[in-house]
Amino acid sequence: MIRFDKASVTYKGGVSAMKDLDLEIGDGEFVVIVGLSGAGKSTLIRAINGLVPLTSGGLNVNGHDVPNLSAKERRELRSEVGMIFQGFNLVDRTSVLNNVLMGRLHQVPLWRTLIGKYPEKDIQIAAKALNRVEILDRAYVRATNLSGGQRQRVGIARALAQEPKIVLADEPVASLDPPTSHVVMKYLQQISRDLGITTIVNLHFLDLATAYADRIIGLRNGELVFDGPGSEADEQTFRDIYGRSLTADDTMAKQAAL
Ligand SMILES: Nc1ncnc2c1ncn2[C@@H]1O[C@H](COP(=O)(O)OP(=O)(O)OP(=O)(O)O)[C@@H](O)[C@H]1O
Repeated sequence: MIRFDKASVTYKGGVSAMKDLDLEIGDGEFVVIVGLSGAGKSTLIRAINGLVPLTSGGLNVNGHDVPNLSAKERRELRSEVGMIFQGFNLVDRTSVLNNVLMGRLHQVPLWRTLIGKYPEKDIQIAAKALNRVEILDRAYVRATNLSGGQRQRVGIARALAQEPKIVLADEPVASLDPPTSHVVMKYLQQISRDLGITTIVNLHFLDLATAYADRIIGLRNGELVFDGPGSEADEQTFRDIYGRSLTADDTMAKQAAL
């Protein structure tokens, strides 16, 4: 379903953020990507929905030949890929429900969205998504009045309302405290399992990665240096990925104890 074939990304200025990547991710997998800051995690995620163009090589996502998309295919691809962001990217001054309905924008005629008249079917899809992350009771609250963890649950609901085949989450818990981070990771894992949505998450904390990932991909300087089950990744694995010994900052539990 997602296949990188000798894929490379070199940014203007010469930074090589992806080097000859060969990688296949199957339908419904829950994959966590780890690596030091600058290893190329965001580049990999953003390449999947065509936000970062490859410099060379191939990338196929859900049958879309990503380097050669027409404008129509690009819209199709984007509608199949839900994004979850570190900073949530909610519109604060509007309701939770309206934020989630934004996940339906690619399915609803523009005039309806402009006058706020979403079809009943779309409202039901949004409500179901909010229910799945157990925050339906806040549907009419302004997004600004939610806690960080609740905001990220709304971010997940918005991605779900898109009825995506793939969810990409770039450091989704970086702004959250440890208990809330676990809650958010559990929802992501549960949604992937229940709905068979392929989910790819960039994570900084290694203990979170091993706790939730079915598969861990380790990147170092734009290269794939580890690919294996979460259960097989131990401290030595992470030392190899990072190219240095681990510190308290690399583990959520240890950092929280400081
Ligand atoms: N738009 C850009 N233009 C130039 N260089 C970039 C751009 N985006 C990323 N880079 C560089 O590419 C490399 C990989 O960046 P990327 O953001 O993919 O890494 P990352 O592993 O996600 O890091 P972080 O955890 O800090 O976000 C870095 O050296 C970064 O400085």
